[in-house]
Amino acid sequence: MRLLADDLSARRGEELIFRGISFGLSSGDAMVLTGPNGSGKSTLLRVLAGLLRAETGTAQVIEAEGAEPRPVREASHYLGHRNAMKLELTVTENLAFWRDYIGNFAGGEGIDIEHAADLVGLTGITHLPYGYLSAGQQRRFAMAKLLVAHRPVWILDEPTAALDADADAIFARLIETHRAQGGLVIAATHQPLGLRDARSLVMTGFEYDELEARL
Ligand SMILES: Nc1ncnc2c1ncn2[C@@H]1O[C@H](COP(=O)(O)OP(=O)(O)OP(=O)(O)O)[C@@H](O)[C@H]1O
Repeated sequence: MRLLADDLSARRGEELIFRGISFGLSSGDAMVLTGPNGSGKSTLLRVLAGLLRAETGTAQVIEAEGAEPRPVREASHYLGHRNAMKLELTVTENLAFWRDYIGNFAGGEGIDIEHAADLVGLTGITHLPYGYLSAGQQRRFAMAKLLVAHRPVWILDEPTAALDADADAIFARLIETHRAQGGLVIAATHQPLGLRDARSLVMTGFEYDELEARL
């Protein structure tokens, strides 16, 4: 699989946040977005995931040589700052909702909810309401969402916020397994994620720089 981003720019309100972003990734690749607060990392991830409209440009995946390009959003999981789980539903109910709502992309299947819970180190508590869990446990189950439906592209915004060292290591392992199975990962982070051979995209927040220069 190839992922091609071509000449992306995006606006938030009146402000153009970035422009001219192009890159290509292949199966197994990881790319880490870094840059100061407000430089547009979350905005770019949301554009890739189809949650915000790009001002210009396209972001597409091509499954195999000669295949029709498809929007990245159809092939991706998005894990944002927030966990997007209902506090009053149980863990199982939340994960079942996301599994059914997101669905599998061609070429793979998600794993069983209990198995996903094991892999994030939280066996035996999926019957509890999500709201009963600690912040770290909630984040771990948000990671499990990536496993219950098969999507080859993982788009991750500050994925390890609220995680302890153990969970950091689990998450790094899940990402490496996903890559080894041909998946792609694009992550914004302020902390090292411990990813092997990750590419780097440094967001500069050019509008901000230009404004500063005029002051
Ligand atoms: N909903 C919104 N409406 C208008 N402007 C927004 C909105 N969300 C973000 N912005 C602006 O877009 C710019 C980029 O924000 P973004 O969240 O993409 O940055 P970031 O690099 O992810 O920052 P951080 O490191 O703090 O998470 C900022 O100037 C921010 O004020």
